[in-house]
Amino acid sequence: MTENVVWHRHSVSEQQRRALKGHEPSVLWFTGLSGSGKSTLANALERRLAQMGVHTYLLDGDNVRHGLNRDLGFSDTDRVENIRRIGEVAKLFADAGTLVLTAFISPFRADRALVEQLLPQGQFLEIFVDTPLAECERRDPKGLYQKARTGEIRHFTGIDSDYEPPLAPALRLDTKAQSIEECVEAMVTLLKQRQVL
Ligand SMILES: Nc1ncnc2c1ncn2[C@@H]1O[C@H](COP(=O)(O)OS(=O)(=O)O)[C@@H](OP(=O)(O)O)[C@H]1O
Ligand SMILES: Nc1ncnc2c1ncn2[C@@H]1O[C@H](COP(=O)(O)OP(=O)(O)O)[C@@H](O)[C@H]1O
Repeated sequence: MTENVVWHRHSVSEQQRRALKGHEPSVLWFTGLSGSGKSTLANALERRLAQMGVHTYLLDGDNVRHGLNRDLGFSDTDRVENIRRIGEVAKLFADAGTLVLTAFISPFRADRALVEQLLPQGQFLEIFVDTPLAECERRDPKGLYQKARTGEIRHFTGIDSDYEPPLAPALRLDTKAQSIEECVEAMVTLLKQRQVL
């Protein structure tokens, strides 16, 4: 389908955009169960980075599943396509020089690996929000686990749809043991270690 689509050389290079920003582009890929804390932590980190003058953009269900991916549901096939498109969008934002944060369950290892391969080496930082199912269900911030248990929602991650935890994330956060502030500190430290900041 793309054989007659020719790449156009851009007049401003990726390096020039990067220099204007004053920090490295990167994709912080949050993954974890519903209610694990992905949105809370991505938002808290984005607030901190804004104070530091870092150019960020947060991709989450609100701006993606209501827009670009409004045609997709929660079958395995739709989740694969959801993550593929988000990976492509994250790549464009990173190419623009932005530090991208993504907050999606992204339940399948293979899909997360595909996003990593899409990006330049070292730009993909997988953040595993490792909150046990029982704790997510106790929090149940949107009442969805209750609906999943009664069968009102089907194919719910952790109940009747799989979640494959990362094997070697850049960072693992234990939200039962670490406060939101401690998690933010750990992420800022990671970004400094990886020379993103
Ligand atoms: N069946 C089912 N399974 C899981 N989640 C469901 C489902 N139906 C609706 N929701 C709500 O949609 C949010 C998950 O969307 P994602 O795009 O992150 O999912 S995925 O990455 O494609 O698996 C998820 O948001 P978070 O709770 O913020 O994770 C839910 O609020
Ligand atoms: N250390 C923590 N980190 C993140 N969230 C926490 C933490 N402790 C408690 N929570 C609570 O857990 C819930 C996580 O919900 P949310 O961020 O929407 O998760 P997700 O985006 O993964 O579905 C919020 O109500 C948040 O206040």
